[in-house]
Amino acid sequence: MITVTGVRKNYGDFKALDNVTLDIPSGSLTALLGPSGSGKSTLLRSIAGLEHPDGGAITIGGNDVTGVPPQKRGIGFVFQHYAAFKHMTVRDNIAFGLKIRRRPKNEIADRVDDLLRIVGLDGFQRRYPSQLSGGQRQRMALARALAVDPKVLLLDEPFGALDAKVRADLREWLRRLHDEVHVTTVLVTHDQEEALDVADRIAVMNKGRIEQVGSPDDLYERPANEFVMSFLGPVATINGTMVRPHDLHLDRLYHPGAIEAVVDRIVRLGFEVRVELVPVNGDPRLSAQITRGDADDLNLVRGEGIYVRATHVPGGAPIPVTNGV
Ligand SMILES: Nc1ncnc2c1ncn2[C@@H]1O[C@H](COP(=O)(O)OP(=O)(O)OP(=O)(O)O)[C@@H](O)[C@H]1O
Repeated sequence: MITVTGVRKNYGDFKALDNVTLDIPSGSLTALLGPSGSGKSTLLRSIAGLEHPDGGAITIGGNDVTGVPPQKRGIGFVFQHYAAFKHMTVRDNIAFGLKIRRRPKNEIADRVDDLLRIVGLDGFQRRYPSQLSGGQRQRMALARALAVDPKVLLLDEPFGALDAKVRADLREWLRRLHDEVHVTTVLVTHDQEEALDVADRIAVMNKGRIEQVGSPDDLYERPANEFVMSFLGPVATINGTMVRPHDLHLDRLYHPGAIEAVVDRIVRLGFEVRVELVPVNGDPRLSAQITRGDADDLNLVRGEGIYVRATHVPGGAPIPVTNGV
């Protein structure tokens, strides 16, 4: 368990961390999610001991580490741009931390073999970092961080520099890796999809503060405020209430709670269809996300009027669909 209690960090007048309190359960994969500049990296670096908070306390596994240097905190750290030793093979890069700890040779060999398998780099051990893809290099970085059996793994946008497809593959891989090694992991990301996909707990940060902590479902379904609601996914506002675009229902018949809107645009995105609507009462335009089947049944035509209502309001009572598609 990591506890962060009342941690503050100022840069001049600027509050990078404004009285942050957060518990990170043992064995969890917790994401620190927030926009650029919200303080995620500062918090992660404070846990690592690379940053010195102006106030507050941090414990790791029950020990107060506030004054403890990074190398004595039992952490592994992986950055977005990982600095591998270029002149060393993959094997030697992974073995590095064990060698400087003077572990016996056979123990190092066994551990490195194990890690090569865990991170899926079997067969790459004699390559040099320059002969790896970006994704393979980050997996090597993770293996190196894991080699010394850290109590905590801290990842600062580890897949940030990679393209979308590789990122998605590595997220899935990280999830499986975590299921196998169970090391308490804290992942910094500004990508809500990444956080929802990979983490079992998410702390949403904004302006140096924690807005909400919870499971992906908690945050998505029961956001504590507008910031969390809009940061976690697309939002449409209907009758003054924020809802998810897939919770909007289109109907040719009026039902209580519905508003009338004009179909302005129909965008087919594979299985989904996005319908952009202009409410006739002058409310801001909104986007509904419906299935292709529903769109076909409705036979929507641009410029026609349709009724829109929310079937589910986050944190509130769902409005049942009783009729129509
Ligand atoms: N050494 C520093 N000196 C001055 N200001 C800093 C320093 N380090 C960070 N900051 C400021 O503190 C704020 C928080 O930075 P931090 O890197 O923690 O944000 P972040 O949420 O990780 O953002 P990003 O996703 O862009 O990395 C930013 O506004 C940043 O400019």
